[in-house]
Amino acid sequence: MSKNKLKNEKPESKKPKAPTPNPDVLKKDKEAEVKVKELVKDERTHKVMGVFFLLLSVYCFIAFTSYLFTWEDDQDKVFRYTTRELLIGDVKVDNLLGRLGAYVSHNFFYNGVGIAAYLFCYFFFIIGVNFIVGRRVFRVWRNVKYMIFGLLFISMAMAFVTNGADFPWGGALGNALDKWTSGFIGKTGTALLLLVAGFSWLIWKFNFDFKWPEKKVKPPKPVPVAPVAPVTPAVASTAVPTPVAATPAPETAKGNALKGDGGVVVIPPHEEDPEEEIPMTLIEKDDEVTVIPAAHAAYVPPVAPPVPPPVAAPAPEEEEEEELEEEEDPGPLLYVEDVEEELPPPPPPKKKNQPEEVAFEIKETFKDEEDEVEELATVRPVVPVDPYDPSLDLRDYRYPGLDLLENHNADKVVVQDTGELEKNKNQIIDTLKNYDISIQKISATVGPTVTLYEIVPAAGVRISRIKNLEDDIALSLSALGIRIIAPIPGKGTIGIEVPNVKKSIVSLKALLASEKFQNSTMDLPIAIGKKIDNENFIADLAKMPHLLMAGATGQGKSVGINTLLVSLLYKKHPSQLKFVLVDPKKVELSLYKLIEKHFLAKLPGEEDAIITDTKKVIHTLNALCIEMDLRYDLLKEAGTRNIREYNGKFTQRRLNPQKGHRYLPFIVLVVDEFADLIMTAGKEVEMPIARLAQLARAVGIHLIIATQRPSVNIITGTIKANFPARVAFKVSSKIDSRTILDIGGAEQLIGQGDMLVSFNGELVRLQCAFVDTPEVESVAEFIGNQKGYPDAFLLPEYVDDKDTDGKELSLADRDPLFEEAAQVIVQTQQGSTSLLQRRMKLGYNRAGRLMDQLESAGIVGPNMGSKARDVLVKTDSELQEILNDLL
Ligand SMILES: Nc1ncnc2c1ncn2[C@@H]1O[C@H](COP(=O)(O)OP(=O)(O)OP(=O)(O)O)[C@@H](O)[C@H]1O
Repeated sequence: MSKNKLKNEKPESKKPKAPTPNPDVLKKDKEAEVKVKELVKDERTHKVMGVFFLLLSVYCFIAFTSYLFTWEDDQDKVFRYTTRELLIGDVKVDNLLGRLGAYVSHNFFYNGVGIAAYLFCYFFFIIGVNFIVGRRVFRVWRNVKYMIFGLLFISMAMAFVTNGADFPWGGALGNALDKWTSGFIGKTGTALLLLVAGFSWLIWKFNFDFKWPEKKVKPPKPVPVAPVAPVTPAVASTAVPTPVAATPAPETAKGNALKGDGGVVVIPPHEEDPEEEIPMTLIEKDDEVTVIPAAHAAYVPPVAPPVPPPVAAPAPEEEEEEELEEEEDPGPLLYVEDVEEELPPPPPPKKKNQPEEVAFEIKETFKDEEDEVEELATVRPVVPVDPYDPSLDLRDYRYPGLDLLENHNADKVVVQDTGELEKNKNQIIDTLKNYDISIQKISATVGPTVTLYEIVPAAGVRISRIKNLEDDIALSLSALGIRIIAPIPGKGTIGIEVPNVKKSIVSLKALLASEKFQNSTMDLPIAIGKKIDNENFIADLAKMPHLLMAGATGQGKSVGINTLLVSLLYKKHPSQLKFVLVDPKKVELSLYKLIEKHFLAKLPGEEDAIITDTKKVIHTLNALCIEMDLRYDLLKEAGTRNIREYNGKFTQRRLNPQKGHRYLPFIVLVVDEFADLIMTAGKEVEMPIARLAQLARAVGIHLIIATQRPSVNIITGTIKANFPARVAFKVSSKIDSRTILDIGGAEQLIGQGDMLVSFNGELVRLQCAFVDTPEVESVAEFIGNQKGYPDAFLLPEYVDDKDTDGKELSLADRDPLFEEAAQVIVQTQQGSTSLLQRRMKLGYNRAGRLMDQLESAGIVGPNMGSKARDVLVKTDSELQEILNDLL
């Protein structure tokens, strides 16, 4: 009863109600804004702009070209008359495009950049094309850079070359530049400067190969085999130059024999240049030169038979490829099949300005001892395909900034009263003295909420005696929440934690701003709080791999969950992470609704992504189990052991999406009130949770389960065994603390985010980072206002057997895929559920249900355990009859 009251009161206390706005006023403003925005975004507006720029380009081109022939006559007129007269007056000009043509050309040529004015035609043209096509066919900024260079260079060069000519070849800009440069570095200097600039541009653009005639290579003398005898893999890959130089003639001969196929190995002439530090070897392949360390020179690249270039990656035409870039469209998903022993893929078409693109994989092989000069390794080129970037779907996504979070005065250092520290210290010493316990040393570390007094007892004092004095020390310090750690693991001291009179808030903002968090490379970094020594506690949820949270009501659990969720939102892109939020209290996680299309996952057909209904929770948990099973299948097929390896392979395009492979985002399931669920659904919730907790870590599904009541019937042995990382806020009894942490202590915490974390076999006291509801709201709003996916991430469908059990198999109850499934089974004559799963891309439950329906329709026989069912219908026509009867 009181719980319900609390639940209902909470949202109101957290969110002050805003005054009701006048709907008319708001609507008008919004509408106007929307219309302008829509107009700007409208495809047709872009096309109109495109046509305008293209015509502008053509207009300028005609005007400029006409100007080349008419400038002498027109210039006079343009000079003589004012702009106004040119516009309104009746002046006759020769330019094909009339007075405006003459005027514009004169200004571009004479007052501007001379013949380089044609660059503007080109520029207007590319802008026009970009607008009309509706995407960035040409890169505007790159062209702007080229244009600026071109305008300066061409105008100056023309002015320099045509010095004194009547026609304004270089325009006013060229003349000014030429004049200044010639005065500054002289005529010859200017000529050299122009040559340098011109050549630099050409080299930059075309990256010519300047080849020096190569030295003739002396065929190496055959050397006795002895020195290379026992070669180990390590030796093979780090071979020093000497054995390489000793590579006998057959090797080189073999290398040369490869020339026709595009590969030559040149052995560096070590005898000639003994000083050379790192001998390098050139491998030439179809005009490409790659330098590899001479240690590998002994390895002859195997010659791959010519393979046509992959269809998915057509060879780009060099020049066009530079200009025509399909930036908006991430492009078809290229992939390279993971073929371990198959022929190496062909070398990629290489851009001239990327000389080092061919990567080499070195594979070591071993031959007969007598044949030491044989290949020690094979070097095969690997296709460098652009890695797949899952974030491209939301490429403009901006991560929330720290400005959305509050400091909560956390930057103000709360100075602890030294008098208080001294007083506590003396109290501790005196209390211990009363029990004849003397100490050698005492020191204090002031944390955000508690101060740790560390004592080193005198020799011979039994630790258990101090431990037993917990209550007495608490009494003498007249403070609640004293905790004695005897001994502090790894320190050899005894710790007494005493709450501070003045507590400081640890703001989440400070934690997220910390270098540790900013630079973290963890998969799922969560900023939890600060330790007593003020060190930030940032952990990887992926390694935990699940988190169990308990704490009596009002002690900071909800804040804790928000802290975890917000930290993940600050580090992850929507393509990398999805949350499944279960909130039986209905109000705690509702704020996250705003990020549904970015970060939330839900069941197909569900309206709300945040699950509040127990029945839907069961469905969702089972759907997660199906997702887990599907992910395991994918991992198995890909030959990978965990999500990291799998996604790695997928982004390298080594997995074929057409075979069902996809980029797997991490999924974090958050259950805000686990006790509620267990009370209402018991085993139905416990089983899938336990299954997920046991198995899901490798496939990137992680659980955060929170509960107010950490009693044994809620946190059962099965659950506990699979949640090695546990967090306890203040709980009401020692028993509760034991249930959650396997040790007492959580009952002595002081609340308000004071917590104990049991992780990696250590128990750490932390002050949980604080993030307030309005902050969470602004982060969620910031994300929610950005472009998201069309819908939340869809979990696999789960159909509850109980919903269909015992019912007659009427048409309405039959699965819509019934007919299709029947056809698959009859055509393949295999009564196998997994076949249906694979062929029809179904979850296990749905395929099983279909199979049961096929059984009741008499198409397959009964379940035979692990064996496939008998198929009772042999032909399509027989099946058709049955289907007709069922109608
Ligand atoms: N880390 C923290 N730092 C400072 N104050 C905190 C912290 N965590 C919680 N508090 C304070 O405690 C109050 C209650 O916290 P919270 O709402 O998280 O409790 P709860 O355990 O979720 O309660 P319930 O189970 O009833 O939802 C907060 O409103 C806040 O004032």
